[in-house]
Amino acid sequence: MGSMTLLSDNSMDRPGVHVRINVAAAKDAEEPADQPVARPVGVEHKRNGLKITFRDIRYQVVNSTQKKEKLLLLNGITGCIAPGEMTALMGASGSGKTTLLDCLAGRKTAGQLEGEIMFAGRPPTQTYLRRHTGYVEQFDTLHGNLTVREMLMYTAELKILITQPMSTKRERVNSVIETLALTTCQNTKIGSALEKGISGGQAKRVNIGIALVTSPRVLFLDEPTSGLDSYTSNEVMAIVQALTRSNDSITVCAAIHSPTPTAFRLFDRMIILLRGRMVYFGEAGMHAMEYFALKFPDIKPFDASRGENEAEWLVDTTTRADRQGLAGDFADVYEASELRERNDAMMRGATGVGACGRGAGRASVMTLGELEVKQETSTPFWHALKTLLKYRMLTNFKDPKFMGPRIMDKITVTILMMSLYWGIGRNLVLSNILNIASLLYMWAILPGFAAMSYVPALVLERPLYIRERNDGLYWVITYLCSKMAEEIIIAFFCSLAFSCLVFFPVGFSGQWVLFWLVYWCTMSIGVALAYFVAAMSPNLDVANATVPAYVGSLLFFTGCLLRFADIPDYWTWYSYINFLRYAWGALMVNQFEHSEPSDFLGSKGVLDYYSLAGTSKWAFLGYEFAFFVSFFLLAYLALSYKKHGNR
Ligand SMILES: Nc1ncnc2c1ncn2[C@@H]1O[C@H](COP(=O)(O)OP(=O)(O)OP(=O)(O)O)[C@@H](O)[C@H]1O
Repeated sequence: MGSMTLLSDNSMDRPGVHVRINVAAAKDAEEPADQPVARPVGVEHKRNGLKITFRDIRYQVVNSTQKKEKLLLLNGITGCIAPGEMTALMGASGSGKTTLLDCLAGRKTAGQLEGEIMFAGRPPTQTYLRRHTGYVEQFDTLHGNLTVREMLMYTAELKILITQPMSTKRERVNSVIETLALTTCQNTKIGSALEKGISGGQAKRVNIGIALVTSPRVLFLDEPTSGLDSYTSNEVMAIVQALTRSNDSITVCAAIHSPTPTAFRLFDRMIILLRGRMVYFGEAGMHAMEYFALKFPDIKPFDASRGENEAEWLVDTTTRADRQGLAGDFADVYEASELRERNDAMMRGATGVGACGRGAGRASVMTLGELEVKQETSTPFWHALKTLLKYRMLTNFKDPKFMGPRIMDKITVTILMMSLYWGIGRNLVLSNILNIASLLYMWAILPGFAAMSYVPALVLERPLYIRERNDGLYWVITYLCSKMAEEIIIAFFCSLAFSCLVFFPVGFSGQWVLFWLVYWCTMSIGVALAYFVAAMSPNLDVANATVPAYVGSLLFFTGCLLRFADIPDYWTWYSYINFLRYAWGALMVNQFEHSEPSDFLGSKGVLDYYSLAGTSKWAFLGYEFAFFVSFFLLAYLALSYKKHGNR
């Protein structure tokens, strides 16, 4: 047992790329059988990489442009990925690399997948994949407002078992920061496309760090070097390679389009795809070039003396073959090759922890405890909610760009109402009663209208939400509660302050507490409504158009613009399911129940004129609350079942 520093094999030719890995000997590193091992659930063990074997993978989807047609994106893919090795998925653009990676990682949400995929000889459950593998997406999905350290701690607190003490989580994050050379930027804000934070290379390493925080047995990476300069690409890949070489021997599989020559040499094994079929599976580097030179003598051979780059040569050669319509021939030649026979022989012994790859890694097995875990998240609801609020809500509350838009509109409206309507609440002459009713109408509808401002918060962070759900960080209900809490807490304080600043200066009658609660409740309905629409809508444009269209339609049915008695019979139902009607009705009853003139425009009073006589303001507030609960449930169902970004 101990700790040492490994220097990546290839780091010597690139000054500055030093990869530090903490190596601790694994207790169960070389378990011989592929049978699950009985260990108690919930106890963390030192774990090694798992061997992945896949046989005859076929994956087809409905063609997105021609719905009646099915497309076979992967056909007859057979191979294995060994622990302690880096396996590259290569091939021309559109050849199916990401598709295969997603199939292996259990991240496909659409289409039909056939064939056999085994992790250490056993079919993995979705829950197992969420909890024990890491997936680094091609595009960064990070919280721009958090620092690098906070982002990693946030993930650690959500993914590492709650039974582990905080000190263990901190140590794990420290180790990841050190391993990924993130020490210098650990306290820098991540930033976003519009607000500069850490660099692209650092962001990529943070993404890898997120996957590593829980010591996954398998790490999948989709285009880990895209958008990075060659030095940073090499650095990132050297770090990943060092993870496979450590005693953890994790299994690494990366879809990579055009690696730098240095990054290319870090791979041990390579799968090359063309039009969804395998055209090469074997050792990486010169072995692949030799294979193609032998099988296709007409191809211009690779010539290092001309300064050719191996990765580029392979991609160019296979892409040219694809363009010339030879993809099928390349795949057929591989099918009939002795390389394929050798691979098949290797595969026959590779289902368990037997030979696969060069056998450098120490294969481990799944434990019964790991397989028995049914819960997709590692931490309970209350802990995840607390963590989301601690990292996301508190950071947002300190951000003027988040708080400003949520407060400024209410300050503006409050100033307008105070200055325009000062003292009018006590004057009950006919013309003034109409002014009071209009002011209460505005007080009721404005928070409903403000609902559209909550839409972007959910739609824009959808990729982040999808990634975090795929990583098993929290339940849907946890996410929804944290987002609602964030807005409802702000709404609570805003409504409290602004209702005082309007109610007393204007001189309204009735109970201030109802005046305040109606405002707060309508704001909360607006949040839940916005989240429901945002969760249902395919993009921001649709959501932004839907909310005002819906709320706008409600304005006609509150009973103020058109009296309830004057609404045509065939439309009255819409008035009953209009939360703004109950908001305005409650405010009117509160204002006039004890101080209305006995005669008003030919009716027995103001409330009679507006068909509100005999109604209860508290019952109306209760109906409002029921609308809040309904929209909350609809938002929950939409977030749970409406799938966006099918892959
Ligand atoms: N639903 C679909 N309808 C039509 N074509 C689809 C569908 N889903 C995927 N494809 C196609 O499948 C092919 C494989 O996509 P995939 O993302 O796996 O390719 P890739 O090798 O990773 O490409 P790149 O290197 O450009 O990222 C692409 O040509 C893509 O356009």
